[in-house]
Amino acid sequence: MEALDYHAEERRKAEFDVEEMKIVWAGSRQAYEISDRVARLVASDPVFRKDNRTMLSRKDLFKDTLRKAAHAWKRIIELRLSEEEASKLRFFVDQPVFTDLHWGMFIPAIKGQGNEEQQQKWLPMAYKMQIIGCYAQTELGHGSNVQGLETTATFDPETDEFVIHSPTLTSSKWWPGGLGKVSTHALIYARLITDGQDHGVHGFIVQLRSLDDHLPLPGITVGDIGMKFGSGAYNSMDNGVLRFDHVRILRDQMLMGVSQVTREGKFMQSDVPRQLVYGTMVYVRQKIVADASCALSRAVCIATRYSVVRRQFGSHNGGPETQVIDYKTQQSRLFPLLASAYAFRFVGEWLKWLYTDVTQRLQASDFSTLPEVHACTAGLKSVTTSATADAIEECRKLCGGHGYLSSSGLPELFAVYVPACTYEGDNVVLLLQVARFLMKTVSQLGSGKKPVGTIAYMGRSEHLLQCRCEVERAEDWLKPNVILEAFEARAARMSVTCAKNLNNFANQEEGFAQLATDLAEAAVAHVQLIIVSKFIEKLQQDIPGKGVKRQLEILFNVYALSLLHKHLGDFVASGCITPKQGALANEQLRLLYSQVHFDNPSLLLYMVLLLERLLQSTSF
Ligand SMILES: CCCCCCCCCCCCCCC/C=C/C(=O)SCCNC(=O)CCNC(=O)[C@H](O)C(C)(C)COP(=O)(O)OP(=O)(O)OC[C@H]1O[C@@H](n2cnc3c(N)ncnc32)[C@H](O)[C@@H]1OP(=O)(O)O
Ligand SMILES: Cc1cc2nc3c(=O)[nH]c(=O)nc-3n(C[C@H](O)[C@H](O)[C@H](O)COP(=O)(O)OP(=O)(O)OC[C@H]3O[C@@H](n4cnc5c(N)ncnc54)[C@H](O)[C@@H]3O)c2cc1C
Repeated sequence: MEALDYHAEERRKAEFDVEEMKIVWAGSRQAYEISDRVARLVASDPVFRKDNRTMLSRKDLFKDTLRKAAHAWKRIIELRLSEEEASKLRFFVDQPVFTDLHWGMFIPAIKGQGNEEQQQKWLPMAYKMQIIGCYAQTELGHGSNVQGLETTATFDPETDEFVIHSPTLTSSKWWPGGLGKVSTHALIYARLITDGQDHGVHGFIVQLRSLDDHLPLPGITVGDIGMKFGSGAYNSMDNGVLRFDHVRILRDQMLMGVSQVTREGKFMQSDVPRQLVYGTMVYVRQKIVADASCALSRAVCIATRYSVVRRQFGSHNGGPETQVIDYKTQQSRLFPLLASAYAFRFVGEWLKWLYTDVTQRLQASDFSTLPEVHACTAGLKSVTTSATADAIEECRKLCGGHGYLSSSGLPELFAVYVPACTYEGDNVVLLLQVARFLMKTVSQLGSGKKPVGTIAYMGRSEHLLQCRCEVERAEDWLKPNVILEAFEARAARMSVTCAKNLNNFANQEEGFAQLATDLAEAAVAHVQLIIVSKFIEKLQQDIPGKGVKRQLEILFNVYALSLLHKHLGDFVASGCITPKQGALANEQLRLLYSQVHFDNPSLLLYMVLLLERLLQSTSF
């Protein structure tokens, strides 16, 4: 049976309301309708075709990208698309391009770190794309260590200007997307120096190129850093290099929302945490989590289609060979990835709420949730992007030789996606930030300060450090509260063990350095608990549609139990569960795989049908 007939057949047999499931995936009926409408728009427009992308030279690819970006902008204007629809259109065009950074970092940084006057001055030009900006923070010598950046911004009280300078080779700005060819302006992160005093890293808007002839302005050396991983992939983006030779800018081009420099050259640190200078990174990290579910679902869609259609071995009396989806190994590799796509979708929805909440609190000078938001965005960005990058490669392997063909879509998807493990914060560095937050929380237990939010379970650590999972039969692992307690106990015990071991060192810094690997693993346990708990919270909501909630419950159990199986060592070593209980979890997982495949083949194929729209628009 051909794939499409099979799909049609499965749709007819669907155990659940496919239309309602589409809305669950999209987040709301409105979001689904926008997504579907814009996907059709992109898929039907020949200018947005992508099937030739891997065969183009870097120069032709870049020209193709600029053409698409200009056409997208034209369509946004013509169709009067809303900001959400425009963002969706850029997403479906799905080609790394300078507008990602203009809209995704340059504008948010001005909104988040500029004062009212600066927003009024710069945003109208940016919204109309009269100026095109990039986010120039990383340097040749420093990326993770922001406080190590070397570019200087020295205040000159004689002229009421900052002098922007690259004092060393390693201070060259290196990597910013959109910098190499397109951007007219950059948001530069540099060391603020007034009257000989270094006040750390702050943001400055600097014009790089003339608005008349697009040539670099005096004192500016700028260019592209060359080919990157893969052929097409990220080579559609002009990541660049930038050096300053004593470039002068007006004082009001320092973003003054977080701190200020007066006309007299006095540095004023307003009463907001200096880390708000990092706010744009936090914003993008939360967007990247939602983006992980999209990239992962595309890969799963391709691998599922292949697994359903491909047959190999098992023919009896000349009959058809076995569909590879029937192999238990194929199921145990593919189904947890399908479940992860939904898990990342739901935690991404929650993270968007958390970020919106902190943004509103900041406007009321309430900084109380900032540490948790940093830990959640850093941790979830790290865990979801690492898992997604690995999953795309796994999907390639699930498709045999065909997975290695460009026309499968997987190599390009992998090459475009994997830098997500590095940009917006190296994933290990971000896990260590989470670990710092966990150790601080553990150190405050008993101080009377009650842990809240995603770390509230630490307040029950006395119980969690000695509880035993109530699992005697495989089906006991189908109870959300049993799974939740196992994940809470694992996370609490790993953090508390790290905190105790830190005390064996002369100081916290030495301990942190020696125990960094354990601390990173404790951070992963904490973040995976957040993902599991948000999936449970999603299932506690009112989910309309025949059978939809039931399917999601199956996917939740597949996600949680496959994680437990993968990290069984943590759970057993920390005493949360016994080896026997671990074996029962694995037994339950096998039963669940059969359910996903045989009892609910439509769930599997539903993902294919739902995401086919995506595939069509990306037309690999
Ligand atoms: C862009 C598209 C948008 C649209 C999205 C669409 C989907 C996504 C598509 C993807 C497209 C993306 C294109 C790629 C663009 C890439 C851009 C970049 O890569 S920009 C550069 C990114 N660089 C980084 O992320 C650097 C990482 N390093 C850091 O963040 C910091 O150096 C550090 C946090 C690691 C350390 O900072 P430091 O100042 O040294 O702080 P300490 O570690 O000493 O901690 C002190 C204290 O501060 C707290 N803290 C740290 N950071 C934050 C924060 N961000 N918010 C709040 N609080 C923070 C920390 O917890 C400590 O608190 P304490 O109580 O003292 O423990
Ligand atoms: C495709 C792409 C697009 C990008 N776009 C932009 C952009 O638009 N604007 C911008 O400013 N930047 C951008 N970047 C740069 C990106 O933010 C940096 O590459 C990233 O922050 C990592 O910094 P680094 O490359 O200097 O590596 P380093 O910070 O030098 O780290 C190198 C490695 O050392 C290890 N390491 C470092 N510190 C620690 C530690 N404390 N503990 C343990 N291990 C550690 C990690 O394994 C890390 O991967 C982009 C990067 C890529 C790949």
